[in-house]
Amino acid sequence: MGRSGSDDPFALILAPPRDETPEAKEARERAEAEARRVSDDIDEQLRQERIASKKMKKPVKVLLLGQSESGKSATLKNFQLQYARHEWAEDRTAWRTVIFLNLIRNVIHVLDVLLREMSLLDGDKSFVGLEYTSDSDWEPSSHTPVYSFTDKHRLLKLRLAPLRRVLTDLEKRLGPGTQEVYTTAPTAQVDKDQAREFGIISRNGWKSAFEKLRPARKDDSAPEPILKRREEENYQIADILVGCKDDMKNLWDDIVVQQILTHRKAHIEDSPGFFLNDVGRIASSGYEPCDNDIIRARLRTVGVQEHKFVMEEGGLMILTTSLAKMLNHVILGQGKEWVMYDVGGTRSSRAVWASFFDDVDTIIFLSPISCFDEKLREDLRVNRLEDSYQLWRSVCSSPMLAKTQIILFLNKCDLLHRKLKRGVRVSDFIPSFGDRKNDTSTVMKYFQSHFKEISKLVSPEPRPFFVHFTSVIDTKATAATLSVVEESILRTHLRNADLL
Ligand SMILES: Nc1nc2c(ncn2[C@@H]2O[C@H](COP(=O)(O)OP(=O)(O)OP(=O)(O)O)[C@@H](O)[C@H]2O)c(=O)[nH]1
Ligand SMILES: [Mg+2]
Repeated sequence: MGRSGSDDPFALILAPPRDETPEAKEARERAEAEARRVSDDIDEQLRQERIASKKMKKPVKVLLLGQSESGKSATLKNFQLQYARHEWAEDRTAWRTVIFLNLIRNVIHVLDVLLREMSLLDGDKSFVGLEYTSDSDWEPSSHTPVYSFTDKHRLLKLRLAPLRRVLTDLEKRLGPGTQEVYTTAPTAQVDKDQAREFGIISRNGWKSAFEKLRPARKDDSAPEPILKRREEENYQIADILVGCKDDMKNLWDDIVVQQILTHRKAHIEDSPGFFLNDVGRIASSGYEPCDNDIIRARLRTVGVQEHKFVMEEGGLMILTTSLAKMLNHVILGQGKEWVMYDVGGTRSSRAVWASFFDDVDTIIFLSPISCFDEKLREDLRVNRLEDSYQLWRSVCSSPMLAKTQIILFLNKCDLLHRKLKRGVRVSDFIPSFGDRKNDTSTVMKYFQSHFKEISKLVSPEPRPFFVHFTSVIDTKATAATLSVVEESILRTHLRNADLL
């Protein structure tokens, strides 16, 4: 049988006093209502925090877009360098092999330029073994200077020959990722140099590819003999490079070689993965790449690479609401997961980009503004800056990206500056530039205004124009840019997750 209200000790305690006055009753009811309100507020806050913490688990997603060699992977490396030092340190030794590869390619390129010129002098047109020079550029003309070749040059050819085998072996070791750069245009002319430039297909960032390059580690799961062989191969490459050090230096410092490169206007110092000025350091036993070496190392992206990392350091975002204080704790503390998608930028790689459009917080679009006088390597009929404008146009006009934050990096400002200093005139390649001053700041502003205009004209909805002038191989300056960009990306991420 249930108890009557008068028997329940709690009901008795909670019951109002029998002789309660009307004023006391009113005060009691007010206090009870206030207590209920506070309790409801706390429940609501806890509910919000539960939802928020669930949403906070969603990673921040960033997509890097831009034509090939625009600096997407180099930007990604800067993010890792700043915010994911652990991954950065882990990959350092594998990058060393990529740097060896870049250096060997530089040497073979210069060697081929030299040999081709020597063969022209000998009237030997059937010279074989030249991989990096295009036939059409090499017809002798009345303007071709007469170079003073000596036995030294012939000897360099012989002494540097082992590097060709090392290059082939290394490419083999990196596996089937080596791919030709196909073009979509049937009549397009492809730059042979890029057609041979290798990249790695690896969905999980550089990780699986780098497994083949890393020296053995304690926790390695690969069988012992494979690890041993990998270790030996790494030593062998380093040994061969150390053995070729003086010859590589002699080749690069050679006055005739420099004359040929100047005459051919081959500014190979500006090309991706250029390390010939660092031979002394790199071809030394015990060489460890520094941060800047890794940023400059060139490894073409094939397909899409997904780089996940957990922010080891938070940004500087200051939020003010009470819920935001809780979020601040999560954001600014360690542990926020970021996923960055780094895509291949060649024309044939671009078809897959759109499949990432609906699920990213921010796009960082890179355009190398130094390339106003260059042609696309995969289609030598197309001006690179024009291609970049066209890409920007299609990204800005995409209805799927109408509400997506897009941040533009006008990159390679260092190379732009060098090029203009050399006397290259923008108006010779971009007629609309007219008779404006041919200096770096005028040119930068001019290109910027063009990108801004396109964004304004073609975006389905008005969008803010976020732009940064960058030279992403400058890690210090890029760190400052990234801290601004990171805050903006986090803010957008929170807004997308309805947390702001
Ligand atoms: N001097 C200079 N070199 C740069 C700059 N940005 C990138 N590079 C170099 O240019 C080369 C190409 O850069 P990547 O980051 O590999 O280009 P990407 O856009 O990822 O190219 P794909 O993977 O082919 O799509 C690398 O060797 C970079 O180190 C820059 O601002 N200045
Ligand atoms: Mg890349």
